[in-house]
Amino acid sequence: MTEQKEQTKPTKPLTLSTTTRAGAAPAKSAGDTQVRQKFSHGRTRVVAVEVKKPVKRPGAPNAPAAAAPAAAPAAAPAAPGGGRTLKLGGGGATTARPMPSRSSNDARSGGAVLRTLTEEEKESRARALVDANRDAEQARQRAAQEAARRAIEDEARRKAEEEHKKRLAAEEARKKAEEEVKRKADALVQKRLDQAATASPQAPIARQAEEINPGAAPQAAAPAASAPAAPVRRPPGAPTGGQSADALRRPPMRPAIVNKRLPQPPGARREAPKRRSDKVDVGRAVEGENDFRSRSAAQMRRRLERDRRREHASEPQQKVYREVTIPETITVQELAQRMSERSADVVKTLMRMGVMATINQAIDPDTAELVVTEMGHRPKRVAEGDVETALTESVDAPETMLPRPPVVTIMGHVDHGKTSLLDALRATDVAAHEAGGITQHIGAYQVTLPSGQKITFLDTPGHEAFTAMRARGAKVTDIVVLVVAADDGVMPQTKEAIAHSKAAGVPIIIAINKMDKAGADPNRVRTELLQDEIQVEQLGGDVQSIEVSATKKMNLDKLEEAILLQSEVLELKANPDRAADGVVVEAQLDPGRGSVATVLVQRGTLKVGDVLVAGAVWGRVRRLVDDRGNAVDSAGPAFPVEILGLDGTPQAGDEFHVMESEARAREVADFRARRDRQAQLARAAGGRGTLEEMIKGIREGTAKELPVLIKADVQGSAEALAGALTRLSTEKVATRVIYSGVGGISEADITLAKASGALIIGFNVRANPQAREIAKRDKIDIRYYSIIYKVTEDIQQLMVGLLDPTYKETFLGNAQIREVFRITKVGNVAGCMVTEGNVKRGAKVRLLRDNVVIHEGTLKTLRRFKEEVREVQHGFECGMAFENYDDIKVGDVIECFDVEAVQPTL
Ligand SMILES: Nc1nc2c(ncn2[C@@H]2O[C@H](COP(=O)(O)OP(=O)(O)OP(=O)(O)O)[C@@H](O)[C@H]2O)c(=O)[nH]1
Repeated sequence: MTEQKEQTKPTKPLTLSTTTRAGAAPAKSAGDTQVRQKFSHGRTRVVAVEVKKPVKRPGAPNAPAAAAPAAAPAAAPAAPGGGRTLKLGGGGATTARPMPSRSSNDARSGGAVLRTLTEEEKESRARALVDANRDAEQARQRAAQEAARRAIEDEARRKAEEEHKKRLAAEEARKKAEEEVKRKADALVQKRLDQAATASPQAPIARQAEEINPGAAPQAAAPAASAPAAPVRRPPGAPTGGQSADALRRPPMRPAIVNKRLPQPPGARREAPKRRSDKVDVGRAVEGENDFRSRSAAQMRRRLERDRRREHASEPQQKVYREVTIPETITVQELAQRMSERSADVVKTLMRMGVMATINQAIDPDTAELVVTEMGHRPKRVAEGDVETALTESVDAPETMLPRPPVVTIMGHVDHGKTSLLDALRATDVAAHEAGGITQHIGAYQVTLPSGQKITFLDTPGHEAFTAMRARGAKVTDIVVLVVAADDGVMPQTKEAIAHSKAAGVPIIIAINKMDKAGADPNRVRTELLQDEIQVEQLGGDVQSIEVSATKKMNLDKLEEAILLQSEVLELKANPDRAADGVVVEAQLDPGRGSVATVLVQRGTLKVGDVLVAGAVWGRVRRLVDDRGNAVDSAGPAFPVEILGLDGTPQAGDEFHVMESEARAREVADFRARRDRQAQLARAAGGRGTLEEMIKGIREGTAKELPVLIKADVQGSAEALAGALTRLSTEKVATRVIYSGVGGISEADITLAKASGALIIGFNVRANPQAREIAKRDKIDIRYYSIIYKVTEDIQQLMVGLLDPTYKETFLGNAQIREVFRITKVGNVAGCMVTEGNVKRGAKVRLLRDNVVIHEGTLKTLRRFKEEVREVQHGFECGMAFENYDDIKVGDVIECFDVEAVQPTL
């Protein structure tokens, strides 16, 4: 445009030709020149101008433009594109423009004259100029458009990048927020599940809901504040103002849940209340949905159980290997339960091991151990006796111990006045009712002294047969009062009582009785006691001795004082405030009252209603009766009482324990019953004495046994009989008591006697009709007695009858073999010379070779000169042959002897 203006200036005729082509290089040819082109805004450009020769037109051969190219001072710039060169006239076709000064000068100096352009040329040049201008303008516009387009694109790209960065940041923030919420929600859910698992069914659900919800609302607000780009769950139809394009593009994560706390837009469609889901999820925790208050505990439990089952169902079953306790006997079913295996699998395992057993069948512990190992578990063998362990382990604290009465046992030789003394002490005459004049029942009594102090007495009889019971009595006894008759002195059973007392570590008080008698000599008694290392106070020792008379009730108070003094030294104490335990002193089957046990409480207090186990029986205490026959509610330490309510008759000497439950008592009683039964079976199978004794008896073939089964009216009698019969045993023949018990003779007793080949002794009891019938059928001998020494007499005779007659050997003579004859159908016959005594036909013979017995038998034949003879005397020859024996040699000696039977003695 500027150029157009310049061109139109009348004072400045155009002499240059221009080109709009950018990048045109200046011409280097000799004829080229450079001109500066001016543009708007002061921009300039240097262009090269090439001078061309004038164009010759047809019909104008002398055209000056073509004839004087060098004279033309102005040259049009080279046109790289078209290469067209223009020469412009000063005034165009209509206006005669003066030539530029330089051109004028050149023209003047050179003499070249520019010719005037023709109209055609002018027109052509003008057209070319217009074209050039138009092209330049178009190029410039295109460049401007291109630049604008690029700028727009750059701007768009920059904006896109910014948006992308923003989106990434927003996404990151949203993720962080969600993770945080999820973590908190999971923690809360876990906490709630744990509480639900441990809480009682009545656990307040509202509390559980509180634990879930308070954290949920702030958690929901936090991501919204920190991450604006995070998707906000809104109800359908709610305004979405503020939602970014990213948020819109993002796929929905989960169905939106209506938040009751969020403001509902007017007209927003309320969703129909959904069926309440009990699933605790992150969404609910985030949204703070609080519907736990209405959820029941049962529902929670069901859900937990369901989840647990699902877990277990999805997981592969992991086998749990257990430590399996194996008692001495166990049924297949019980073993399966302890291993948590199916009973059928255990039976199969047993079958593979070659053991055929049903699930109710008991198997021995070795087999059970193999099964347990086979099934991959760890066996643990325990003795059944472990069930008893806890019974004896408890120890009372010292502060709980209170003083208790002493327990005194009266011991002494038979008829030295034990019962009379006790009678005198408690003013009760028991001796008059005793069968056979012998005390056969162990009684326990408590005496209250005028001072209020109490002494408990155990009355043990003095007969030798009762030694075993007396020994047991010493175990529960604090003090032994040894009764020695002043007129009789120390006797064998006195010595035995001393030995038992010492063995039990029980202090002794000597009661020198029958001081009223004429021949009473207490000093002799004291002196005799020294032989048994009993040194009384009068002789400088520490054993108290009191001179008393039971019948005259003399010095009984002194005896009681001595007992109390001794008990003070012993500091006898027990804890009365605990479950009772103690010892059964006596037990019997009372026809009217059932099993009655006299017990001595040692610790604690026994009460009516207590469950106790005594030996192999158990029961609930129905009634307690004291020694005077009065019913009492409880019995403290050292108090003897009769117990009613046991399911059987325990053994005298059994310990009793009050148990926490019937089940526990039954368990212990069952174990003991099994143990006793096994022990009895073992005894019935021949277990008696030491192993050495048994082997010796078998080897010698001399041991004889008389199996006996004893049934008595009371335990004391049964024990006494068993002891008495056992004492009858000698080296030659022994009595073996396979069972001793209380009660009538039953079918079970007959069965046991038959299995053992035993004799049944009924002491003050009879067999029931059925038992009598079976005994008759099976030829079992039942003998009834009411006096112990009658039993011992009879048994002694039976034992003698059992003995084989002994045989006495008598030497007859020797014969030496001089020759051996081989006789067909007879065998070897020895030609002998009787060298000593004589030989008899039918006598026993031994064959001695080098003084060694190589055969013992009988003679088959005894001949002299082919004649059978009865006897051959010393110095004569004879022929002898052995029964079933031929190995005889010359030089052997035949010893001949007689054997005679001898009447046996015990
Ligand atoms: N003179 C006299 N006789 C007595 C005295 N004490 C006991 N007797 C008599 O001695 C005899 C035996 O008395 P028991 O009390 O039965 O003697 P025990 O030691 O209990 O006898 P067993 O029960 O058989 O062991 C009876 O006849 C009593 O009368 C006493 O102090 N003086």
